[in-house]
Amino acid sequence: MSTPQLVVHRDKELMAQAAAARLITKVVDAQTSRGYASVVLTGGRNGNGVLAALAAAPARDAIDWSRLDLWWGDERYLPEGDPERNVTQARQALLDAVPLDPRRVHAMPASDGPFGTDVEAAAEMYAAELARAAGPENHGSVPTFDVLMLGVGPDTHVASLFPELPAVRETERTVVGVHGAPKPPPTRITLTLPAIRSAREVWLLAAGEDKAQAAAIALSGAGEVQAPAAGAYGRSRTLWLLDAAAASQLPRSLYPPASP
Ligand SMILES: O=C(O)[C@H](O)[C@@H](O)[C@H](O)[C@H](O)COP(=O)(O)O
Repeated sequence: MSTPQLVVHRDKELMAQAAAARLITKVVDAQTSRGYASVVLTGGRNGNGVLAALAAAPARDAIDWSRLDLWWGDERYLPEGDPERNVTQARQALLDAVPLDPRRVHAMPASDGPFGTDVEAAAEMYAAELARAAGPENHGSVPTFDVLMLGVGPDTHVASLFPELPAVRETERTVVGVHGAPKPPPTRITLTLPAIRSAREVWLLAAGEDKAQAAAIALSGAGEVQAPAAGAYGRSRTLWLLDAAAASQLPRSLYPPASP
């Protein structure tokens, strides 16, 4: 378990730009040392803000897009192409603008696909896809993601792991279906905490006043069932990327501001 590191930027725009720059460097380093990189995307405004900043970044194409594996931390269980799907929003923000290898873009199943309303079967398919991509070092469950990004909800949820719901309590499976999510739509697919924790680095994105209480709760030693963001950590690094508004309820001793 890696102790959370915090970086606080002046505002959400700068946080997104700085996170995008950080992601470029991380991906280029992984591709240089291992030949490819593996990144897990998140939905939400902060997550899509990072993707949009990456699309606009001058150094964007230092990344070899053909050797980048993209996965999702969660997905809203809606029909293919629905504007509310995380993959739809990621395509609009970045993916349609860069030459990815479509075989390496691993979107989660849609509700009008082969599984229909059986979101558990859809989740099992994604778990099997992850297992096929896993290396021996992962005990055959999920690949070693270089970076797994997570937006943080005002209730401290990450991915579609909501406080007190069954999915956050899952300790064996890597992907599960979610019913009755408090953030619409109610039916979702999500990685579980064991899957999230297999990542080398977990980056939690929290910008905006509405995230200040969630950041303070998650970073104050709260339990992962009550505050799922508190259970999201990487094997070698856990990084909270905040703006000043989201950090406003944190003790200043927790972080030196990165941006004046
Ligand atoms: O499917 C989703 O909605 C996201 O994966 C979710 O986990 C999101 O990241 C948080 O709710 C934060 O969303 P905002 O950045 O929009 O506040």
